[in-house]
Amino acid sequence: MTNSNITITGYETRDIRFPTSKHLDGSDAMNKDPDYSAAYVIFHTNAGIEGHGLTFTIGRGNEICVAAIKALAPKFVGKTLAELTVNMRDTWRILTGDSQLRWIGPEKGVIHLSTGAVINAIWDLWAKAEGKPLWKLVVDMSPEDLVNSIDFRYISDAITPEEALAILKKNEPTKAVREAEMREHGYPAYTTSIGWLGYSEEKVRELCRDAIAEGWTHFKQKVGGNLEQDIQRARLIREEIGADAYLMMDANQVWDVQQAIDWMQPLLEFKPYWIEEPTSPDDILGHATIRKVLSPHTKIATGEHIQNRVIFKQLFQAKAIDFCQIDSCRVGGVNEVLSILLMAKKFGVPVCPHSGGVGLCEYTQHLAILNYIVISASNDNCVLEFVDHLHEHFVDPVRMKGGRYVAPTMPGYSIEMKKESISAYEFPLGKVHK
Ligand SMILES: C[C@H](O)[C@@H](O)[C@@H](O)[C@H](O)C(=O)O
Ligand SMILES: [Mg+2]
Repeated sequence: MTNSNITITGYETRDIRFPTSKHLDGSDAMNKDPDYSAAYVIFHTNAGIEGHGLTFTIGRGNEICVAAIKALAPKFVGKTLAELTVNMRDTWRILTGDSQLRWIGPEKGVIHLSTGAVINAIWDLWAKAEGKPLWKLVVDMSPEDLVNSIDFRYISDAITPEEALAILKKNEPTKAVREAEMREHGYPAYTTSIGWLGYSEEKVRELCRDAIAEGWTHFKQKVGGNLEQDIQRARLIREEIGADAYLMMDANQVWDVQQAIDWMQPLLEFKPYWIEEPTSPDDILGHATIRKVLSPHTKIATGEHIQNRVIFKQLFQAKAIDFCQIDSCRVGGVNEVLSILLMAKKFGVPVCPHSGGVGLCEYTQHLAILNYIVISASNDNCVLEFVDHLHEHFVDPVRMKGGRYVAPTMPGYSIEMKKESISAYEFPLGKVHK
């Protein structure tokens, strides 16, 4: 069947919640009891294939994202896949350009998280129809088509379509080498699973030992709850992982600007590779100040709560961050991610996507791999986050080998959940919630 014969006949949404707060999995100084959740959408077609997408939340409020998906998804019903993919920027704008819905953003918050779910479901459908994993679909796009999937409004002062095209064209001749490398060796990763704030010291120690045995070399610790505890944890983790392994720290936005600078002083002894989300994600100049003071002792990373390409643009322009942590759902899906990857390339900022949650690893493995093959063309200092939760609920879960992601091969965006998992964890009536 050709894409012009594949028509979207309808959609359904699901509110899926996992009770991860029970064991404080995913806990940090700001988010003390997350229940990893997915506002989920499925597009049905006349061709038997489905497009799946989700946006990640941490529990309460997931129903608000589902409501926003219901406001957006009907816009694609009745359209053919060919119509939707001939120009992905126009398709993206069908969602972000609805003037009434735009008012409750624009391009931020719930409506934008939900835009991510809906547009990602179309990318999933497209990749399935082409019989390719999403990363390969993008890798095989012509530079022109890739640029045509991006909305340059608000960022053309930082990168023009012509500059984006030049980046892609320059990388074209060497693409195949990097693709072969990804297929053979996979993408390097770091683990956050050892360091959730709510875990006991014994548990952290045990998890570090397991991770070392599995071949991990990069570890992330949560900080920002209690300074004494942070110091003790850092000492413990360093004892286990040694002086040469990488240790990242993540404060999840709990500090004011000066407080971030002060709090980090005694932690610098433990050689944190980066401090993540030291303050409000909206505070571009605050990040720049923190970076100025803490450099070169540690680096600044942020992105999981950066709401769109405009804020990323300003973080780059203000030299406020050393690592760009794009999130696959927070910004408006693959299209907007591509624009941020291109800006990061232009500004020379390495991209280490935010991952974990539920489904984020499944999504971001594609983004990290395609970034390396077609955009960054360099893996200097880039590691993709890994969190070892909930992968068993996916039809095509991530596969890890020696601290690296194995490149996915199944067609689609790897985000389709098993039907049994959807019904068991659906809120509030799934059997897990009874
Ligand atoms: C509530 C979540 O688990 C966060 O702690 C998580 O996204 C974290 O910031 C991360 O970097 O993985
Ligand atoms: Mg984080």
